[in-house]
Amino acid sequence: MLNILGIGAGYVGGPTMAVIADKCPEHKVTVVDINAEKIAAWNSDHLPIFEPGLDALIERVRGRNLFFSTEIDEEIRKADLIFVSVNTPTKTYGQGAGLAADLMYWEKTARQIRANATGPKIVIEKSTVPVRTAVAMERILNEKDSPIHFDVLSCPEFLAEGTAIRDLEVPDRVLIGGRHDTDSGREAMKKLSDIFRHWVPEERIIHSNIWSAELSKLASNAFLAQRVSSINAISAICEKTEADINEVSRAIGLDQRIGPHFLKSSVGFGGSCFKKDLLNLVYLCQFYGLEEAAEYWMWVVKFNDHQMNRFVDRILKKMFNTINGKRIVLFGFAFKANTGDTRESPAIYVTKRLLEERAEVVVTDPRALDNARRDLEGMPVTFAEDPYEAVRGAHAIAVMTEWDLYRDLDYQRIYDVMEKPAFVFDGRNILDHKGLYEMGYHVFPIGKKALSHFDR
Ligand SMILES: NC(=O)C1=CN([C@@H]2O[C@H](COP(=O)(O)OP(=O)(O)OC[C@H]3O[C@@H](n4cnc5c(N)ncnc54)[C@H](O)[C@@H]3O)[C@@H](O)[C@H]2O)C=CC1
Ligand SMILES: O=C(O)[C@H]1O[C@H](OP(=O)(O)OP(=O)(O)OC[C@H]2O[C@@H](n3ccc(=O)[nH]c3=O)[C@H](O)[C@@H]2O)[C@H](O)[C@@H](O)[C@@H]1O
Repeated sequence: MLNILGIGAGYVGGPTMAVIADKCPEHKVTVVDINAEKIAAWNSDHLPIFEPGLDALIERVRGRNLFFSTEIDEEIRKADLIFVSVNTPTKTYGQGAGLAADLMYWEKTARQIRANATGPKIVIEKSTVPVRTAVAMERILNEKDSPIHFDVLSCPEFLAEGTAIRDLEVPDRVLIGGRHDTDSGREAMKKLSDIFRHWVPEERIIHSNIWSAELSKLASNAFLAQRVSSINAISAICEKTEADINEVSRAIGLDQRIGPHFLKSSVGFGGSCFKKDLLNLVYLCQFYGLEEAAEYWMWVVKFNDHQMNRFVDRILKKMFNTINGKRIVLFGFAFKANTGDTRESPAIYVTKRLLEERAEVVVTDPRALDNARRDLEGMPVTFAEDPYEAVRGAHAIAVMTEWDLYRDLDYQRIYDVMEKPAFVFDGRNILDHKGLYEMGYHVFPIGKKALSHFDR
């Protein structure tokens, strides 16, 4: 039996360690966090995050071989392997502010591990970190007076929220970066691979040097975000030319070299990581004097900001250049469907801009209202659980999140209680635009021809 410890009980640490516990019943898995409230929630019936399949998984393994605790020092002493999934946000102060990753939590954890360890340990980077962070980890952990040896591995996490459990159970690949040039490095990589071998096919467990593993994670998110910005840049041309973004996505996605995924045009990408990791990559490029590479990746972020702005500009323009006092309902606040997470959600940005124009903003979302209330604290915004309540007297609906729920609403019933002319701005292209138009709505999708009765 191994004692496996997860430090950081967030969106990554919680689900990842739960799946390891589920698949490796002979090992004991403990998850610790400095946030006692979060740990209490993990030990209760109201888990701190929503993720499809997570409740059932926790029910199955909690108390069997998965435990949540705040006893960080004690659990470090007992652990053989330590997965570190603490947050690595964008730095807000000092050198690199607004770009670089803040490794404060990471370093604190490293020092805490060193202070409490009484025997050798394998420390695994799960958090997304700048390439070469492991050097700093190794230096802190193995400083020269320390009699204890630590092996540092990089095992970046590729799960996406909303599909986290499936992504963890059936991963495209598990990437393990380590030191092939030392016996203990090779042994550490084998130990970690043995854990994943419980359920991941051998050919999907791939090995690399530590730096490649660290950089692959940043590169992977940068490529994904770049695809969204690329398709959104094409959506802007579609709106000018009557080309249809869905038809274009389908046509280009059928090319096997391009592939069909991640080609959905939207109001913009959100989530805690894409922007943070892109900015981190930009900072690294600048650090190494690669100005053109830095600029290249910066444009992915800039275009995303532009896409969100384009969305609001269009609302303003189509609603006769004033939305002062007009009731605009946001359908969805989460950064994507099937999660309650609102970090960096385009809805936050859109809300702020609508408020600047003095619109009356109403927010509804099936899972993210608590987070939305926190994000918009102090702002004059109304929150509504029930979308039918939210739309009463509204001038416009703006679809921000692609929840299935919004596809299936009774739009005739909604039309009847809205102010006229009634506008729909579909930031996710999920609604039946033609059907809405026929009911009387003026419909403005992304990257498609507008369906407005004024144009007849
Ligand atoms: N959210 C996601 O979908 C993904 C996130 N990542 C990366 O994983 C890392 C964690 O992300 P999330 O889980 O989303 O963050 P999170 O903010 O949900 O969770 C991080 C947790 O670490 C805890 N923590 C911070 N310092 C600590 C310390 N010294 N000791 C114990 N606990 C400590 C915090 O209290 C928090 O609960 C980040 O580097 C992120 O870039 C990677 C893949 C997916
Ligand atoms: O490092 C991370 O945090 C994770 O970031 C993303 O996962 P996540 O942010 O949870 O969600 P995605 O499905 O990637 O969506 C990100 C954003 O892009 C948007 N998006 C995605 C796909 C698409 O075609 N169009 C589009 O606008 C989504 O709506 C969302 O706002 C990556 O997909 C994960 O592999 C990675 O582990």
